[in-house]
Formats: sequence, C-alpha cells, structure tokens
Amino acid sequence: MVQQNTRAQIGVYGLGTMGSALALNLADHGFDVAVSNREADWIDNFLPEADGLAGTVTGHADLAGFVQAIAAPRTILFMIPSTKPMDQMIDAIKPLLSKGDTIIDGGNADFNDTRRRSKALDGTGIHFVGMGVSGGEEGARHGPSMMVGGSKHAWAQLKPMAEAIAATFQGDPCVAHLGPDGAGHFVKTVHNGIEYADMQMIAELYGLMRDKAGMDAGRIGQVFDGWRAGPLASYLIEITATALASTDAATGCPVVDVIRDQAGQKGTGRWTLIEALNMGQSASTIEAAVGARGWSSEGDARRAAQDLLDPAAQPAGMPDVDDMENALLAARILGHAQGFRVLSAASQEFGWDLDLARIAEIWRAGCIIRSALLDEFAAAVRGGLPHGHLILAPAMRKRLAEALPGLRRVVASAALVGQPMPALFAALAWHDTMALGRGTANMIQAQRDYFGAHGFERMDQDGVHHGDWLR
Ligand SMILES: NC(=O)C1=CN([C@@H]2O[C@H](COP(=O)(O)OP(=O)(O)OC[C@H]3O[C@@H](n4cnc5c(N)ncnc54)[C@H](OP(=O)(O)O)[C@@H]3O)[C@@H](O)[C@H]2O)C=CC1
Ligand SMILES: O=C(CO)[C@H](O)[C@H](O)COP(=O)(O)O
Repeated sequence: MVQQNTRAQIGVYGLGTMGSALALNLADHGFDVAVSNREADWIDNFLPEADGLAGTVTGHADLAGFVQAIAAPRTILFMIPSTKPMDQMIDAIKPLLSKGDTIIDGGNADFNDTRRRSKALDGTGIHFVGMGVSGGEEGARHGPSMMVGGSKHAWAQLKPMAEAIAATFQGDPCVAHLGPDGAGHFVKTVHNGIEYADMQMIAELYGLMRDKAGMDAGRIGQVFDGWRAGPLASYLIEITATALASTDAATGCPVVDVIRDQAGQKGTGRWTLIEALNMGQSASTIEAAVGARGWSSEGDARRAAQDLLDPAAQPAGMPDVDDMENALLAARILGHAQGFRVLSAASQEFGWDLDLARIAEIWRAGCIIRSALLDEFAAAVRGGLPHGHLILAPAMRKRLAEALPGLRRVVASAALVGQPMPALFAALAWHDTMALGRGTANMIQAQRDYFGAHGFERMDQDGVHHGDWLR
C-alpha cells in the first residue's frame, strides 16, 4: 500500500540489502522516513517490516510523490549502485528538488565520480554528499560506521540522524564529516582496501593450516576462535571462526569446503591501489590482496599448473599457533599503516585536511574492519605519527617488535614449503624496506643512468650527475 505523508525527515531510495536496513534503523530511532524503490513491488513487501517501529515509514512508488513526502530542506539517501544508476537518479530527481536539498550517495562510489557529481551540482543550491557506509546489512540495521564527504550545510542536515543511527564506541558515534566532495568515499574506499588486505591475510593463514598442517575446518575455526580474546579481536576474526564452524545442510560438510576458491570483487580494493599509485604511494598488502582475488579466477590454469609446476618444496617446520597469531598481528598493523599512509597522501593531494585519528576512531565500531587494534591506532595517530608513519608510533613499534619474529617464521616456512602468502610476504617486505636506512635504489639509479642517461644525485655533492660507466 502506498501512502502519502509530508512529515518525513529523510527519504531513502533503494530498498535492497543496505537501503532497507538503513531505513529501518532510522525508523527505529524515531525518524519519519519516506522510502522508494525502482521496482515498486519491493516497497509493499518492505513496509510491513517497519510496523511498530518508533518512526513512521511511508512508501512512494512515484518519484515526485516520494520527494513531496520529505520535509524541506530535504535529505535524500540513495542506496543503489553508485555507477550509472546514481547518475540516472540524480538526473531524474534534480528537477523535483529545491535549493537547500541534499542528495546523499551512500553506496560504494569511486570518489572521482563523487567529485564530478558534486561539481555538477555546484551553483544549483542542491547539495551532494558522498557517504561511505560500512558494516554490511547487520551494521546498516543496527549501527554502521559512516564516512561523510560534502558541504557543511549538508552535514548539518544529516548529522542528527547519522549520529543517532551510527554504531557507537564507548558512547562516541562512529560517523564523521571528513571533508568536502569525495573525501568520505575516498576514506571508505581505503577502508575497503584495508579490509581486502586483512581478509587475504586471514585466508593465507587458513590455507597454511588447511594445506600444510592438515587441519580440518572445525579445528582451524577453533584456532581463529581462540584469537578473538587477544590483540586480534575483531569482526573479521569473529566471522572467520563462525564461518569455519558452519555446516552445509545439503552435504553435511563444512560450508567453506563446498565454496569454489574464486573471489568476487566490486572495485574498492582496486580503486585504493589505483589512487595510491597515482599519488606515488604503494599499498603492497592491498595490491597483494587484489591480485590474489584476480588470480583466484584463473581456476583452470591453476589446476593445470598444479601438475606442471614443481614447487621444489624444502623441508621446514610448521609454525606454531602463537607464531601465526603474531604474524597476523604484525601484518594487520602493517596493512593498516599502508592504508593510513594512502589517506594522508590523499589529504595532501586533494587539500582535504583529513583527521586520521578521527577516521581511526569511527572505524572502532560498526564497520567491517573494526578491531581492538583500531583503538590503539587512534591513540597512536592522536599522539602524532613520526615521519607520517603509523609504524613509527612508539606503541606500534613495540607491538611490531613483539610480533615480527612470528611473521618472519611464518613467511620463512611458507616460502620453504611452497605455501602462497602474497599479503603476508608483502607486509614483511614493506616493513623491511622501511627499516633499511640505506636501501638499494642507488642500483636502480645506476641502471637508469647507464641505459638512459637519466642522471642521479650523489651523496657527497649537490646537483645531477652521470656515471663514468664502462661500455
Ligand atoms: N551489501 C553491502 O555489504 C554493502 C553495500 N554497499 C553499497 O550500497 C549500495 C547498495 O548495495 P546493496 O543494498 O547491497 O545492493 P542490492 O543489490 O541489495 O540493492 C540494490 C538497490 O539498487 C537499486 N537499483 C539497481 N539499479 C538501479 C537503477 N538503475 N536505478 C535505480 N535503482 C536501482 C535496486 O532496485 P531494484 O529493486 O529495482 O532492482 C535495489 O534497491 C551499493 O552501492 C553498494 O556498493 C555499501 C556497503 C556495504
Ligand atoms: O563495502 C563493503 C564492505 O565494507 C561491501 O560489502 C563491498 O561489497 C565489499 O567489497 P567487495 O564486494 O569488493 O568484496
């Protein structure tokens, strides 16, 4: 049934997984919500879910009716694919809006699109917000973490509702206005990049236990479960343990054992990398994770290669569970440190003045990468990052010193026995690169000057020089 209402404080368009959960969350907190969806059937199916909630929810199949039902200045949240559909919906709704209204794209958007859309609305009086939402369906329904980019006007409109529905960490809402235009979506993108790296590292340790220690899913699940109480306490460890304990009803096997080893990806991990590289940065743990998802799709080639390539495995002891826990701890710190470095480069590049500590704080609850470590990261960033690097903060140096022996032993064993661990290897390689005062780029410069007369700087003289190369 479609009703009319003129009191809605917010409109939610897109009643898929995330939009419906956010609309219910808003209504739960007493806000009156107008909802709409491209397929009108979904509206009628959705409305009964909102029965009995504190706020009123009204459904509107027609876009003009939906807009009319929202109190001006309007706040309208879109939870739809942030690609072409978002552009089409902006075009469709723009003529129905008035000055002061705000369109929010709550999807996972490429921040370049968000900047373009903000720019296109400049001067129209209509505000555009790019808001990263993390926490999946459960988070959206009961408390997500939200990263907001847009004008101060739009934030003032959105803030009371966003703070009411956000997850909280010790009473602090996990939502913040991070900057103009694409800032919120950029931060969400990097959040997802870190998420990719963390998930990959967990999968790599799962692989070591499964393939080299011969442990079954249930036993591996117990190992992850044991880590929930320690410094690795986090949502991703929690769901990994639970997923490993879950049984497939059709076969009676562990669910993970019936899933094809081919990972999907919608783009955010790749965007993090592209933007990092564009800024002359490297996020090698995220690159490893994106690459591993790509390689996972080459199932036929890998199955053939298994019989064609000799791993030349060498005898090695199996690292113990404590080493694996420490390996993941060290690598998690290094993965986040790379993510924060990308954020800091973007802040400079786009003039956003991102508050990295606040970002860490709003990731402490509600989002997919929430973990006990995030509170430590937030404190470390608040304390100031030596040379702009999280790994150089005193508390992180201490953590790394304690955990690195485990990472080294795990990586060394994996290298010897032929167990792939691209993200854990990348984490260690980055650590060791950063920890080497005199690196080997002098050799790169020598080669460049030899073949291309590109010149090099000397340590003992100013200016650009060329080598007296033997030819
Ligand atoms: N799922 C997740 O864990 C998370 C998702 N996101 C982001 O949230 C957004 C929504 O995702 P999610 O809820 O999972 O997706 P769903 O697939 O569950 O829902 C998609 C919604 O978008 C609508 N839609 C699709 N194409 C169009 C179009 N051309 N015009 C208008 N509406 C359209 C659909 O309408 P219809 O019913 O008519 O098809 C539906 O309401 C995406 O941008 C996603 O990246 C962000 C964080 C987490
Ligand atoms: O934003 C999310 C979590 O934070 C979404 O679940 C997103 O779809 C995850 O990315 P991908 O589908 O590429 O794994």
